[in-house]
Amino acid sequence: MSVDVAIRLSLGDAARRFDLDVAFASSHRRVVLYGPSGAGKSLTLRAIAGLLTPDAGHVRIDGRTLFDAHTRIPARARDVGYVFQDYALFPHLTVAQNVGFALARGWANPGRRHRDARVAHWLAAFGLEGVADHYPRQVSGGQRQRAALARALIAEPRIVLLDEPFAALDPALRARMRDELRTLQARLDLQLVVITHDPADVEALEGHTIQIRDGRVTCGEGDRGGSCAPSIRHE
Ligand SMILES: Nc1ncnc2c1ncn2[C@@H]1O[C@H](COP(=O)(O)OP(=O)(O)OP(=O)(O)O)[C@@H](O)[C@H]1O
Repeated sequence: MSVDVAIRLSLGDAARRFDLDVAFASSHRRVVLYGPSGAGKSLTLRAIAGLLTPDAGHVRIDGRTLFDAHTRIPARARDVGYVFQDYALFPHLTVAQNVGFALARGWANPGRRHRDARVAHWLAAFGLEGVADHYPRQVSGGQRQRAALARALIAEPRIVLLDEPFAALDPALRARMRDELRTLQARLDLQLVVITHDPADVEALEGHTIQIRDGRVTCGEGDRGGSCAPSIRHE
């Protein structure tokens, strides 16, 4: 498992411009993009997922080029899972329907009664059977997060991108969900790229930390000053 990213992107106009220029590569199972608000972490994640097209550079996962000067693999064909910061569950679909959404054919909502075996598997894996028929507003923050993770994992991606996965949770739940994520990863052959601005996440995740500031990779672990060369590390 490896992720290899080098992207450049300019956004905005002359009055308000943001330049992103990040490069890093890692085969660590947990890559942590760490930096303050507005650093460019979400833009980087969205470019990896194919939700945003960089001006130049490349995105490679496990050696497969998803983006470069000649390649534009659309988001749906990237084999990449994405968990949004606010989980982005569909409010009008139940937990089970949200989890099964990626399996639904066409634009029709997955039927309320129909339950694929894979949906049942992931509901059980995340302890969500009891709230399968509840709507997102009727379940707890931790359950919403698990539902969002299950929705990302059901398509069996090689890599899952998580944007501030713990930010919406209260401190006690945050600690538990960090443990859950690590336990889950121990069971699955999966690479995670996690965004956070919280040093406690960095410590708990014990991943390969890439620090991003003002649209640049500033340094990796053990290098707190100056700018760094693209950070490359293997587990
Ligand atoms: N479409 C856009 N046009 C202009 N600037 C943008 C656009 N989208 C994002 N930006 C700017 O790019 C910068 C980086 O945004 P990004 O969302 O990647 O930050 P972040 O590091 O993920 O921070 P946060 O944790 O607050 O989400 C911000 O200053 C943001 O205002």
